[in-house]
Amino acid sequence: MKGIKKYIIENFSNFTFFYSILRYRLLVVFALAIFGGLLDSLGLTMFLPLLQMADGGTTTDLGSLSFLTDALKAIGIELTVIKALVILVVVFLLKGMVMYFSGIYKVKTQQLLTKTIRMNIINGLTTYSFSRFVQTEQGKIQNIFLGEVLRLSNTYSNYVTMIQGAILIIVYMLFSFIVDWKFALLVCGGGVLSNLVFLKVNKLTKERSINISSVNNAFAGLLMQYVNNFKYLKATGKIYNYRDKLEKSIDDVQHENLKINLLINQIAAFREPLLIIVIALVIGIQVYFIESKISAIIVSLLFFYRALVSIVTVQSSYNLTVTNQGAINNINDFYLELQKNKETPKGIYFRGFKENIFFRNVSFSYDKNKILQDINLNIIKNQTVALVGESGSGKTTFANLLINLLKSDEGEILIDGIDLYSYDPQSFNSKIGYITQEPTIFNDTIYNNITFWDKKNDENLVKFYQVASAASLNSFISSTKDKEDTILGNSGINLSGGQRQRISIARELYKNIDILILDEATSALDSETELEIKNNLDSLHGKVTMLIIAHRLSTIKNADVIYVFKDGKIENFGNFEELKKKSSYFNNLTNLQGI
Ligand SMILES: Nc1ncnc2c1ncn2[C@@H]1O[C@H](COP(=O)(O)OP(=O)(O)OP(=O)(O)O)[C@@H](O)[C@H]1O
Repeated sequence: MKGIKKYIIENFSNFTFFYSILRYRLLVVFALAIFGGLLDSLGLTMFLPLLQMADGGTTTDLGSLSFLTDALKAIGIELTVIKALVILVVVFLLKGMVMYFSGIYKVKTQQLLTKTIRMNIINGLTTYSFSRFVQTEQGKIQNIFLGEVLRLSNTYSNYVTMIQGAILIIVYMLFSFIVDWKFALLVCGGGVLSNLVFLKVNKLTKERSINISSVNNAFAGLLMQYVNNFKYLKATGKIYNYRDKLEKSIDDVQHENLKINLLINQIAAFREPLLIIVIALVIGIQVYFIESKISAIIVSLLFFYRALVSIVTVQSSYNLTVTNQGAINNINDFYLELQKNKETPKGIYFRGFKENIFFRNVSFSYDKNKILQDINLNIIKNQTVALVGESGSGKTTFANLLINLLKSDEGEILIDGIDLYSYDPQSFNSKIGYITQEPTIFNDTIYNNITFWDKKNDENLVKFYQVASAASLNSFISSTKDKEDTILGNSGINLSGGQRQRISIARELYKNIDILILDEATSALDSETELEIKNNLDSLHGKVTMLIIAHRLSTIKNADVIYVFKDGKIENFGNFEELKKKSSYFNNLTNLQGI
């Protein structure tokens, strides 16, 4: 009983999940199955008078189904062999058409489902809070997009097949009850019994399915890191160790798949013998105990055979649905997580600031760990502000607060006197330029990298060359064969650090930003690149508001204000020369860097 209840709840939850996306379309899929089943049963019923007439009898009595002959008589059709044959053919032709349409409709709904889920996740990720994103397993996102959505699509297909099968069983049962109710009872008994045997195996399959999701997540995560860190792995010879890790992960995936397939095969192997036992019993009982008319037995058997095929279909598609159940859970959980941490567009549309961005007594904690404390910092329009300080002193966290990726716990961030959080986040962020330690380069042309796939027309091309010039990219572009159409190889692997930074600067300038944030590379750069970067920044000085998280002091010599961070607080501030006198930390740093 408990098993049956659970079976119903599970199927109902699948139904609500699919229904939430497909709505009435799901009902159309099932309605088509009912229609197909009715036509099929009607066609099969025509065998009864045919068999009776072929048996030498002239009667066209359909027993309990005589309402059919009555209906035919009412429209002036007296049943004869020929007419019964014609009706048989017409009905099965109609059924064929319904099945054809039903199959196409199913595929269409399947595609709609896949697209909607992918788009829901993409939309969910677009509005997902950054602080939650950094805690999410990256492999999970990848696996959900590629693996789990396909598994879910298969689940839908199997689920529909299962429900269609169940509908057909009901229709066949209904007709067989009308033809011979005792026989119908036997079929019911046989179906229920054989199903009970499979409930236990289905439960095991479902558990395995959840394991498959988690090993797939892990594999996708490892694979992503393998690709992202390819250069490092190759350079350090660690690629072989990593290959072993990948191999182990592949083995885990295969091991789980093998286990689930063993279960599926057990079911496939035992289902038929079990059902044949049921058939043999039913035929025996029909012939020896019930002594039904031979024509009724044959038609009953036809229904029974049909019902049996449907039972097999229901069982196997239920099993396959369960096999991929983990995917629905995985997608559902992730989707709920995205919804729970959604940032909704609200507030004043941000058009840019005129005077300043002011951090007043701002504090921020990760969990209970205070990372920034009582920060007072003013960024004046078109000035360059630099942050320096030891690693872990909170500079990047400060930038993340400014970019609105993290929210402050205390204090205020005022933009021309208005609280940052009263602005619509999307409009605010589209005015931010952000260049990370590893400038983002897409595998595409210089033009697309800078314009972010903006249409290539005269107006945009002029703008492109303007920003390219502002980012000192002109000579680089003209040195290439295809100019702005030059493809920047795999993540810009063939560009120098300075060139990559300039491409990123140009991209940010193209989008008409209000403030440019640069998180400088911490790794040692050669002096030529360092000079290049310094020139890049100096050329923007006074034209763009900049916040530079600096590791190389040479690049911020001209900054208007430099803030020294220490343990999440501002220890000192001033321009370069002032700080050399005021801050021993800063002075030591300049000496260490030979400035
Ligand atoms: N997602 C996070 N969860 C918890 N703690 C974090 C998280 N991100 C950063 N921290 C902690 O916050 C502190 C400040 O980090 P932050 O990256 O802001 O320092 P930083 O000055 O930019 O360092 P660096 O110069 O090395 O980039 C560090 O102690 C770091 O461990």
